[in-house]
Amino acid sequence: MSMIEFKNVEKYYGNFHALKNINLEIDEGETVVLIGPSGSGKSTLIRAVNGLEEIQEGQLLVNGFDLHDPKTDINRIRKNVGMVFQHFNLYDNKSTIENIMLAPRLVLKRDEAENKRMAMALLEKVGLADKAANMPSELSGGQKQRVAIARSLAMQPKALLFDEPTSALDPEMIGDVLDVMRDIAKDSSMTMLVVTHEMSFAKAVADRVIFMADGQILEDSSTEAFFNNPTEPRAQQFLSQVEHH
Ligand SMILES: Nc1ncnc2c1ncn2[C@@H]1O[C@H](COP(=O)(O)OP(=O)(O)OP(=O)(O)O)[C@@H](O)[C@H]1O
Repeated sequence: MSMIEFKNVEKYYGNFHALKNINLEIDEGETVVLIGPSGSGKSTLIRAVNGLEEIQEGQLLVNGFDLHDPKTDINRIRKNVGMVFQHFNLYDNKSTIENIMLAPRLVLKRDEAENKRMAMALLEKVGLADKAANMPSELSGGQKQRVAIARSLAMQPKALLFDEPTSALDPEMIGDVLDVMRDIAKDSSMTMLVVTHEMSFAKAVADRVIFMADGQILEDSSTEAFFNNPTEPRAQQFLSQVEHH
């Protein structure tokens, strides 16, 4: 079953045409990496999936619900689709474990003892069991991002969206975050859509690679086909630039 489906989607910011005739289907359990030059529309596309950007035309089905239909309850979609941002977006005045427990408490009304048990298990999973009581300001960027990932997992989403999760991190912090993401991708029921410039992650973890430029999808291939034999000249050019970077 497809978890995310774009059908002839168009997005404008005023007169600027940011997404042009996007057609894309992502199945349940797939890990898809979205790459492309700066300004090509990657963030816009991924943010549309949980309703952070409105689309103007076409259909966008998430977990079977059409986001462009006014009857669709966006909060219901967001319960099932987590998002991890470049700048973590943690609540700075709440401890690590409180950051993780907040949404399940408020949105899912999860029992407090169970909520705490699950939050601790998630901290363990991301390697931060000893930081439960710390405030975000006491954590490194990489640790903050792992808390943000644990926080989205606490809602037990069907899909996770990652918008350049390692772009704001010091190079030595990136590996730990990518390891956690790789671990999540192993869960065959989790759907992941990841915007990243980390080509080694894409090669090792993605089932598919999507290449965007100028608001269009120019290539949508298996990871192996994309890296061995990109058909689109702009994708070839992009790869040679990032690989020599
Ligand atoms: N809120 C906005 N209002 C107007 N234009 C916008 C807005 N957000 C994005 N854009 C424009 O839409 C285009 C696509 O932006 P987007 O952030 O989706 O690109 P991107 O591929 O994610 O880029 P980057 O890799 O630099 O993050 C850019 O030209 C950008 O300037």
